[in-house]
Amino acid sequence: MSGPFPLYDNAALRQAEARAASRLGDDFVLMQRAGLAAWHCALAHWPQAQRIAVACGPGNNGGDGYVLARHACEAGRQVRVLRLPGHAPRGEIAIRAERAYRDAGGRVEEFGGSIGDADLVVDALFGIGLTRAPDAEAATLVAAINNAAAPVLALDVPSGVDADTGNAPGTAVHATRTLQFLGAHAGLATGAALEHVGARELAALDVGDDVLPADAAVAEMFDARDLGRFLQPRSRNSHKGESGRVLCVGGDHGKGGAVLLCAEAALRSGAGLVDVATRAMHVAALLSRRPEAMAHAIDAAADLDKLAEAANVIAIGPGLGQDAWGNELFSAMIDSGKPLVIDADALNLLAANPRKLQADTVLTPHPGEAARLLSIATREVQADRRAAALALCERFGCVVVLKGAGTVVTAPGCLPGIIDAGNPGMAVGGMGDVLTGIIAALRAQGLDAFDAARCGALLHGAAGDVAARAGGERGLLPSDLFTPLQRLANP
Ligand SMILES: NC(=O)C1=CN([C@@H]2O[C@H](COP(=O)(O)OP(=O)(O)OC[C@H]3O[C@@H](n4cnc5c(N)ncnc54)[C@H](O)[C@@H]3O)[C@@H](O)[C@H]2O)[C@H](O)CC1
Ligand SMILES: [K+]
Repeated sequence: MSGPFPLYDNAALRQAEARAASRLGDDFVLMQRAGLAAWHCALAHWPQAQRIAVACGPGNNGGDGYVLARHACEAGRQVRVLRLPGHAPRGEIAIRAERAYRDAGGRVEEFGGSIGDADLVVDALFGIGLTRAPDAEAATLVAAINNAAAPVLALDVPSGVDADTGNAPGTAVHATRTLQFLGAHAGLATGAALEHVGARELAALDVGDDVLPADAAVAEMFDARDLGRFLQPRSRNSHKGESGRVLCVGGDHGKGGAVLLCAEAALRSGAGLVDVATRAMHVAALLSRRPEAMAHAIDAAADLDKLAEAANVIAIGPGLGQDAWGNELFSAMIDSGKPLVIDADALNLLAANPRKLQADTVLTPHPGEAARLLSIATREVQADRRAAALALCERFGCVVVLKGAGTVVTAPGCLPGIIDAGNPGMAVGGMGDVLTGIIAALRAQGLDAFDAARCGALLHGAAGDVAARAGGERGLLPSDLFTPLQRLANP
């Protein structure tokens, strides 16, 4: 998939399905195309699979499964369709699909507790019709699919995952690969779904681009190949004044590491000059030998005035703490009129005194900070990350980067961006400080707040992926991102 890739919700896909079916004159044709595309996908990735088990649900997702099973039968594979009692096809076209499978000599077995021997398992239990956590019986079939020794091809959605939100309210299939139909699901790009979806693929079903218009998208997904959309090569006669000046405010006593990471990341992302306002004294010693970055001992907000005036962008929060010192600096900076990137402790201070912010402010909460900013539980944020990011954008009137698996970036009146980069190795302290520095540096170089946030999150995730490929996810350190970051920031 080359991005930015449009992502859709169930409502848009249902409408597209109806348009396609009326254009084709028969909605069975659409199911046949889906099932055939699924069979071609199985052949492409598992050509040697002889024993194929297809778990079929009662709806049209199951119908897709019967179509695949028929093609597999006709291709001479040993096919078994497994289904739960009471899960005989309910809709007219799924019934036709089952009949065609049986007419081709296919067998349907009632699920007896295990998948049995299979070289490939096809998950055709639930698609976008899932309305709740799979009930007890369905959960046993999902568990059996997950315990099977064979790879799993999920049709449209890994069963048990909500395709709109990415939430897995109960047990859900862990797919090796998921073949989506018509349009890519917004819910499969973020949150818990990333544990279940495996490799994502899309079968467009040849119904014409107008069936699913771009403006029906609810989000768009970016990956590392999209960096060039945001980053232009540096002009030959540029000088440090044009590369922007970033002020990093943070580093209370003993918390200098966070603001140092933020400053280094800003430099590696192209900022021309970085000032660090801190009272962690070792920071001054560390920066004293670097003309491109200067440390300033700050006791009170008044000490910041000149630095804030000289800065193009202010990043505030890394190691700031929530004591009187941090509070005083935060209150001063939030009314500075300068473009702000607000992270970490500064987000917690904001949560204590919520207010609308300048539209070009960028907030960079992780799910826990987002929960505090919305006064909800973290699990509610994670249950629908796109909705949470939109709610934060609405509440604070500015750009929001909701970090986590499948970072979501929202801006007032804009289509949310979802970042297809990053890895679990980045869930360590300090990674957020690096992201803050990257976004601040991109703002300082002239990107607008939304572009700086999307490009910054993309650079951050992509640098983390390069570092993880080199040294592994476990043990990944924020400083490991700096070299790949510099390379990726120069497309
Ligand atoms: N989008 C397209 O172009 C195409 C979509 N197709 C496939 O159709 C499914 C959606 O089918 P639908 O019949 O609406 O629902 P499902 O098959 O996903 O769900 C089946 C059925 O299951 C029941 N159910 C829901 N939740 C639960 C639960 N937790 N436990 C038990 N039972 C549950 C409910 O009655 C549902 O109706 C889409 O994903 C595609 O795979 C077309 O076939 C091809 C083109
Ligand atoms: K499925």
